[in-house]
Amino acid sequence: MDTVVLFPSSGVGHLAPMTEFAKHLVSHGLSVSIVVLPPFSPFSTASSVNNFISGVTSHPSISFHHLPPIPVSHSPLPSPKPSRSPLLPLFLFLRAVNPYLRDLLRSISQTSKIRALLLDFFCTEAFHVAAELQIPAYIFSASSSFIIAYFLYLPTLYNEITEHFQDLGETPIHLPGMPPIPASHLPSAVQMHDDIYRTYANHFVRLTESKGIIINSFEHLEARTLKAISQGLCLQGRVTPPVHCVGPLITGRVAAERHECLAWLDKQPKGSVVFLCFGSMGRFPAEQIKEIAIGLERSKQRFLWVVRSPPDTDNMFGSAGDADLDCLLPAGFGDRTEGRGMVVKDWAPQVEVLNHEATGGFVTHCGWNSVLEAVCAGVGMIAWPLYAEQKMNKVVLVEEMKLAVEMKGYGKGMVTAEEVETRVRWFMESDGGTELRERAKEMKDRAAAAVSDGGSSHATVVKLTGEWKKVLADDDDDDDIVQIQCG
Ligand SMILES: O=c1ccn([C@@H]2O[C@H](COP(=O)(O)OP(=O)(O)O[C@H]3O[C@H](CO)[C@@H](O)[C@H](O)[C@H]3O)[C@@H](O)[C@H]2O)c(=O)[nH]1
Repeated sequence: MDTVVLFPSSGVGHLAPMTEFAKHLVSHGLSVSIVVLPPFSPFSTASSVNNFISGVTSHPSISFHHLPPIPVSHSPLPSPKPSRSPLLPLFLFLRAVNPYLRDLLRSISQTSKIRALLLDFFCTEAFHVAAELQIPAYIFSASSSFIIAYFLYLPTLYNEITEHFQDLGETPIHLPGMPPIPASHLPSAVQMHDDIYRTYANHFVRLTESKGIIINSFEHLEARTLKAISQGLCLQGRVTPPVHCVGPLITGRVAAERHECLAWLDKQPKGSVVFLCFGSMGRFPAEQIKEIAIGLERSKQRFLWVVRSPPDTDNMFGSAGDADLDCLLPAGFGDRTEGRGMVVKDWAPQVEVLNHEATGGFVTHCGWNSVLEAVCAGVGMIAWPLYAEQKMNKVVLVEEMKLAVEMKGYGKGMVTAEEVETRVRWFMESDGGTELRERAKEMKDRAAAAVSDGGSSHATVVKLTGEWKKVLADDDDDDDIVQIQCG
């Protein structure tokens, strides 16, 4: 048996596209082992991961391998004080996981040959393990090409800009192959020109240690950025690994029962409903939930809105508070919007909703999976980024791809009801909104072409899997090329 091992980092947003890629590898004759991080990893809950895995249709050639819980004595978590950077605890956690990953890879190698190890871009600590066991290691980006360009450019940026980023406000930062990004829109992790920044730059420059960077995107969507990466404009003095776009990888989940919101959508006119959903972790404070409700009500548009309880602390990654959602919405909101709006608590089947013909627009936090799902469904977006790289995603969506309009005010702490009303109306009623929705439909066709036979992403998957299977064929001559050295 021969296998490719996939190592996603925390959260369903990273696990889902890798799992989808696994299905492609299997359809090209490879088997796949997917590593699942131990419970209590940062940015993730065991229940959301387990729910996701239980919803994946079982396949004899795809297996999930759960790493054991890290003993408290070895665990870098929980941190006694909040970190200035949310990613540092994740990096420490992933380093602590290395011995268990090594054991797992050795165990898999007892029965299979490991042809390649695909590491999420947060998992660069695992390069040590791959080198030790002589397994070819690749990077897999669950996000865009431009985040890869940005990661590769971080050391240059560090030398070019000596001010603290947080003092630069809206100053445009020029990154290769991208529209100018306001300094305030760079991920919060690099808002300080200090040791944390250096840690990040050192982490991401290790992407160059990979044999290739596999990206959940497609060439037409990010042509300019991909060209900049492959021309070596992001790296100074280092060779850029080959970049392979294999997307869009969209996870179709089959629910046991059809969600009630789909039955509600069945009753709405074609293209009439604005869908609001903020990823697997997005939560708003109570006041913001009220503003959204008032804005939606005043917009007079149809809506389907996924709402979560506000976090129990100031930290939006905190666990859910126990507030009753009905108490958070304005009095009488349900009655006044009955028939025209639906509020869903916690989770809706987003892919099915976006592909429902009643859905006409999508208010999104700009997580990359959500972006690709909207692109594949041909649905235009209203961009309301929250955290991570989402503000950068917003800039590219609005300025470069022109598939979204910006919801204003999120940077100032609150999006007002007036802004929600104005933006939703503009999107659904104005000529500009109609043009945006038409562009989204055109991009849907481009996305479908990329993954169909002969399309750019399809050809890339054929080439990659061919290379991995070529190793197989060569092994007939030299049986130990990438066999793990145990002990
Ligand atoms: O009610 C919901 C909410 C979410 N989803 C699904 O959950 C996934 C969410 O993924 P994504 O849109 O990428 O958001 P996050 O979960 O926030 O993803 C993390 O990972 C992404 C990929 O690296 C980054 O782009 C984001 O910034 C980061 O927050 C998507 O497949 C959605 O369809 C649902 O099906 N229903």
